[in-house]
Amino acid sequence: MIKIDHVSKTYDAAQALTDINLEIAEGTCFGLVGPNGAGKSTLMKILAGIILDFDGDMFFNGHGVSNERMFIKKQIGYIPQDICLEETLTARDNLLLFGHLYGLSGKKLHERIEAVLEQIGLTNRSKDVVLSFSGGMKRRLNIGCALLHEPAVIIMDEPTVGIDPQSRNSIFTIIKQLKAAGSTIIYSSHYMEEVEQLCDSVGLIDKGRVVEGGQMQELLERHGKPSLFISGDAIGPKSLEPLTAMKKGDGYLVNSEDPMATLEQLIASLRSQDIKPKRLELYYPRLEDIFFTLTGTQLRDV
Ligand SMILES: Nc1ncnc2c1ncn2[C@@H]1O[C@H](COP(=O)(O)OP(=O)(O)OP(=O)(O)O)[C@@H](O)[C@H]1O
Repeated sequence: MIKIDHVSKTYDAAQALTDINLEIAEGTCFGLVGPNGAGKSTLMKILAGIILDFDGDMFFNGHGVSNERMFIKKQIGYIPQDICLEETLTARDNLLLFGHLYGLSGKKLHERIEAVLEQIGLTNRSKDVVLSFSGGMKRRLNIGCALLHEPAVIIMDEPTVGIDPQSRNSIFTIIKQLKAAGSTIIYSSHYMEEVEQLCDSVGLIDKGRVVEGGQMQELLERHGKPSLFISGDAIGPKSLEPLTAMKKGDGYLVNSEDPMATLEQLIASLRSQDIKPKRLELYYPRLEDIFFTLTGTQLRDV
């Protein structure tokens, strides 16, 4: 179990984190979600033992980061947001370099390099220099470098930013395999669908504070009151009056305390206007909607 205990962090004048308290169960995937500048990277760097000056503490199975940093570091694989590779070297030589940094050598290191190359799908490109790699391949190699020492906890800071869908899927596969093998994964992202798909529990973070958190399913159910979604050519605030609605994608979400009653009212109103909607359905809020409701902040394009 990882326990983040009253953690705060200030950079010069800027308060990046304020009194963060979270618990992450062993062998689960935890999603840290928030817009740019929310404090995700700062929290991950503290977890990874990179930022040392912070208030509060973090515990890995009872061992505190403040007092037992080196012991904990050995159990962590940290994958930074910015790709950290030596581009003029081959994939294999990058893995060699990182393996040495993690204190591996000899037969063990070579076995781990082969296993990791297989895991990240780069065995057949292992002798090519990183300069020739696509963004997705670099991301995969960046992940591989942090897996060589078989860490129990893997911290991934936005590992799917700026890559193609195929590479994104292959990173999802790597994460699922790591989880199946018993690793604890801490994963930050501002792509809500990814987090919903991959993570067992989640912490929503905004302006350095946790605004909501818990088991994914439980959280979705807790905020799960449905509303009505409607779309179509003639659908707009005017045709929906006296109901009020909020734009969502190519349609509108209609505010309602009682969606079934509103549905009847809406159908009658649309009939009288001779309007046929393209889509009309109950809409259950997703993580992204919950975040917006709690903070007023959109996670995309911020
Ligand atoms: N080295 C630093 N010096 C000063 N301020 C910093 C530093 N690193 C981060 N900050 C500030 O701390 C706050 C949190 O930043 P952080 O990078 O942790 O957020 P984030 O959620 O990871 O954002 P992003 O998704 O853009 O990486 C921001 O206001 C940021 O400007």
